[in-house]
Amino acid sequence: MDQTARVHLTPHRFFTREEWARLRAGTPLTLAEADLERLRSLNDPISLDEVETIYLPLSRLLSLYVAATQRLYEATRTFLGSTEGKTPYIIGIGGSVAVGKSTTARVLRALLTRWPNTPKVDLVTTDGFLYPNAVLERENLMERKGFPESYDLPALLAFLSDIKAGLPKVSAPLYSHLVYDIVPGDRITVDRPDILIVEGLNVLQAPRLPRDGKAVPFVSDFFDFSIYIDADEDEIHRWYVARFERLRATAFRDPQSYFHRYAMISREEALAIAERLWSRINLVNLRENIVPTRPRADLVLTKGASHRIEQVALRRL
Ligand SMILES: Nc1ncnc2c1ncn2[C@@H]1O[C@H](COP(=O)(O)OP(=O)(O)O)[C@@H](O)[C@H]1O
Ligand SMILES: CC(C)(COP(=O)(O)O)[C@@H](O)C(=O)NCCC(=O)O
Repeated sequence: MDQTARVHLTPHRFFTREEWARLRAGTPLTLAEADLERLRSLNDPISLDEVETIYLPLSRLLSLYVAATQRLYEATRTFLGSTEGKTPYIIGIGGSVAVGKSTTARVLRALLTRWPNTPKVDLVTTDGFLYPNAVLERENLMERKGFPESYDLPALLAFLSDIKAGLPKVSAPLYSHLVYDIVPGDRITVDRPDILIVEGLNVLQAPRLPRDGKAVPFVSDFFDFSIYIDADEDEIHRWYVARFERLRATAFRDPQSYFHRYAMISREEALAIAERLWSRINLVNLRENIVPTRPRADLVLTKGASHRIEQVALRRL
C-alpha cells in the first residue's frame, strides 16, 4: 500500500468548522455570556460563537446518541427480565495538560443538562485518582505526575464499574491544584446521573499487559463515547506557560498554594520553572502516553493557535 493510502486509513470522518456548524440544525442556544464566564477555565478564551459553532452540534449529536443508547439499555433490561435502575451514559474527555479539557467538560455538562432525557449530568476529573504526594515521593514519581504509573488505576476502574452498575452514591477522592495533592477526607459523590463526564489525561490509555495473565479492562471500556482534544504541541506549550504566568499573578499568591514560592521570584525565574515542568513532565507524557491514544477517540476536536476548534473528526459507527 502506498503512503497516500495510509494517510486515509482512519475510522473518522472529517469536518471543517463551517461544515460542523451546520449540523446544529436549529438547536437553541441555552447559554448566556454570564454562564460562559463561570464555565471558562483560566486563560481559555472560549466565546459564545465557539459554543454555537462547535458545542451545540456536539450536544445535539450526544443527545441523539444517549437516547439511542438508553433504548439499547432498555432492550437489555427486557432481555434479562431485570428491574435494575438506569445505566448512566459515560463520556470520557482526554488530551494534554493545558489543552482546555476542563472548559470543554463544563460547557458540555451545561448544554447536556438542558436536554429533557438527561437532566442530571455529573463531572469528575481523573486527578482524584492520582496517588497522594506522600506515595509519589516514596516511589520517586513526583516528576511523573500525570503518567500512567502515578494513578491508582484499580481504584478508578472500580469507581467506573460501580457507576456503570447503577450503584447509588459512588464516591471518589478529590485533588487540589492549589495544594498540588489529594485532599485527605475530601470526596465527590456521584449518585446515579443520566450522564457522567470523566475528564483527564489518561482516560484513553491502554493498561500495561499484566505479567500474571490476569485480564485488566481499559478505562475506556466503561465509556459510551470518548472525546480527544488536540492541538499542535507548540501551541499547547505556549498555553501552558501563559497559564502559569496568569496563575503566578492569581492562585500562586495564596499562601496555601504549592507554587506560592513562584509568586515571589522574578518573572524570568518563574517562566524558567514553567518551561522545565512542561519539557520534563507534561511534554514527555503528551508524546509517550497521550497522543498515541488519539486514534481511539470517537471524536477528535482539533484547536488552532487561537484556541478555536478548526476541525472535527467523528468516528464512523
Ligand atoms: N497550578 C495550578 N493552580 C491552580 N489551578 C490550576 C493549576 N494548574 C492547572 N490548574 C487548573 O486546573 C484545571 C485543569 O488543568 P489541566 O489538567 O491542565 O487541564 P486542561 O487545561 O486541559 O483543562 C484548569 O482549570 C486549570 O486552570
Ligand atoms: C494534575 C495533572 C496530572 C492533571 O490530571 P488529570 O485530571 O488530567 O488526571 C496535571 O495538571 C499536573 O499537575 N501535571 C504535573 C506537572 C505540572 O505541574 O504541570
